[in-house]
Amino acid sequence: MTRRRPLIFSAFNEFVLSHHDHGSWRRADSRQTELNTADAWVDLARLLERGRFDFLFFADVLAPYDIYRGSRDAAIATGMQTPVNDPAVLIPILAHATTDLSFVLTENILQEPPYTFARKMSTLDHLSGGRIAWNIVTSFLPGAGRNLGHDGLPSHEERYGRAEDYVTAVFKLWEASWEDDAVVADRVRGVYADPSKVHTIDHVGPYYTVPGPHLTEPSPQRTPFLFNAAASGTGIGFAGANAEVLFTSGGREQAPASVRQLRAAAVAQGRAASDVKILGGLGVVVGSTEEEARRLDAELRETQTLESILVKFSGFWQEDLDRYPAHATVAEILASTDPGPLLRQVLGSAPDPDADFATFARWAANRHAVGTPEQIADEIDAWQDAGVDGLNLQYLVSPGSFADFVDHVRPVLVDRGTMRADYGSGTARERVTDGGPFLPESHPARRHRAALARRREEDAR
Ligand SMILES: Cc1cc2nc3c(=O)[nH]c(=O)nc-3n(C[C@H](O)[C@H](O)[C@H](O)COP(=O)(O)O)c2cc1C
Repeated sequence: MTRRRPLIFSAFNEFVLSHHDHGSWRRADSRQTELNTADAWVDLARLLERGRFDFLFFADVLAPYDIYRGSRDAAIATGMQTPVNDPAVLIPILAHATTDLSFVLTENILQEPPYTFARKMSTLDHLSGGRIAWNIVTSFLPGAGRNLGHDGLPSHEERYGRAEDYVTAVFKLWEASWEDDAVVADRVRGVYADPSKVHTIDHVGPYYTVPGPHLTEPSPQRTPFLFNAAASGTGIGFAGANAEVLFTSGGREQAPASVRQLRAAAVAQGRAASDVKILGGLGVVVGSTEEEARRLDAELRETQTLESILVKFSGFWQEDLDRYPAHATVAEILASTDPGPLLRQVLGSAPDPDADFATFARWAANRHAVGTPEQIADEIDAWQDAGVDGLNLQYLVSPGSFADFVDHVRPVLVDRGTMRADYGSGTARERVTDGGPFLPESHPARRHRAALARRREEDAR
C-alpha cells in the first residue's frame, strides 16, 4: 500500500457536560460529570497528547439553547451544552500540563471589545508557547445576542460587518503595534522597551474605535492561528479572506464540493488554495470486532434522548423542531413549505424519505463511523480522498471515544501514514502548515505589518 500523507487531527470539544453526545454522560465510564474539575480535563489533554492530536478544540456558546419549544428548560434539563464554562480560563491550565498539543479557543465577536480580546489571546499565546488558535464565530443563538446587550442577535449581515471590523482591529493590534525589536530588556540602561517602536493603531471602523497601542509585547505567533466554520455565502467569503483552517459542511458525500467551494473562496481573496487547511467532522465508535462496535453503538444510543437531539438541532437549524409531528415523514415535510433552509438541506440528504421525523432526527445525530480500527481507518482514508486536510473528531462518550481512538485506531493510521508518528516542533501554525510561526505573506492581514514597515521607512527619511 502506498503511504498516505498525514492528516491534521483535532478533538472537538466544549467546556460542557454534553457536547454532541445526547446523554452518554449518564454512563458509568463517562467522566463528563467531572466537567468542573481541572483534573478530568488535564487527563483528557494528556490522553490526546499521547495520541499525537494536533488540537483540542473548544467550541463555545453564550446562552442556553432556547429555540426548542421557545424555552431553555429542555437544554438545562438534559445538560445539552448547558452549563458551559469559560474555555479561556481552562486552556492555560491545559497548556501548562502539556508540551505539544495546541488549543483552539472559540470566541464570538460580540463577546468582548477587540482591545481586551487581543490582549487575552496574546497572553494565551505567550503562556502556551504559541500553541493557541482562535475559532472566529459570529454566534447563531438569539439568546447570546440578548445576553451581550443586543436586541436579540444582530442580523447575519450586521454580524459579518462587525466581524470584518473586529478582525481588522485585532489584526492591527497583533501585527502593527509592537515592532519585532521593540523589546530590548536592557538591564544596564533600565530600558525594557523602546517607546519609538510601540505604535498606536488608530483604528476607526464602522463598529469599533481602538487607538491602541496593544498592551502585550509580540507573542510567538503574533496573530494566533485562525479557525472559522462558516456555511453561508457571506460567511464563506469572510473565511476565505481570514481563516487558516476551515470546516466542510455536511457529511463525507458533500465534502468534495464543500472543499472546492472553500478553497475557491481563499483563491478569490488572492490566497493559494493550499493556504487553507480544511477539516471534516467525524464521530467514531470502535470495537475489536464489527459486532462489538455495533453493540457499543446501540448502548450509546440507548442513553440518548430525542429531546436533547431536538434541543441542539433547533439551535443549529434555527427553528423550533417541536412543530414537526414525530410521525410525519421526511418526504412529507420536504413536500410542504414548512422547513427552513438549513433543515431542508439536511432532510434532502437523509437516506430514507419514508423515515418519520423522530427517526430522521436520530439519524442526523448519529452520522458517525462504527466498526473495527481498520474499518474506521478506511473511512478516514475516504475522507482524505474526498479532499480534506484533517478531521475534527467528535466524541460519543468522553473520554472513552478519544481513548479508543488513540489506543486502537491511531496505530493503524500511523502504519498507513495518515497520522503523524510524532509531533513536529514550534507553534500551532508551524506544526500543521509549511510556513513559519507568523501569518503567511499571502494573508490579507499582513498588509498591516507592511504598512507599519512603510511608515517606519518614511520616518527614517
Ligand atoms: C465545526 C464547527 C464548530 C462550530 N463551533 C461554533 C461555536 O463554538 N460557537 C458558535 O457560535 N458557532 C459555532 N459554529 C457555527 C459557525 O460558526 C457558523 O455560525 C455556522 O456554521 C453558520 O455559518 P454562517 O455564519 O456562514 O451562517 C461551528 C460550526 C462548525 C461546523
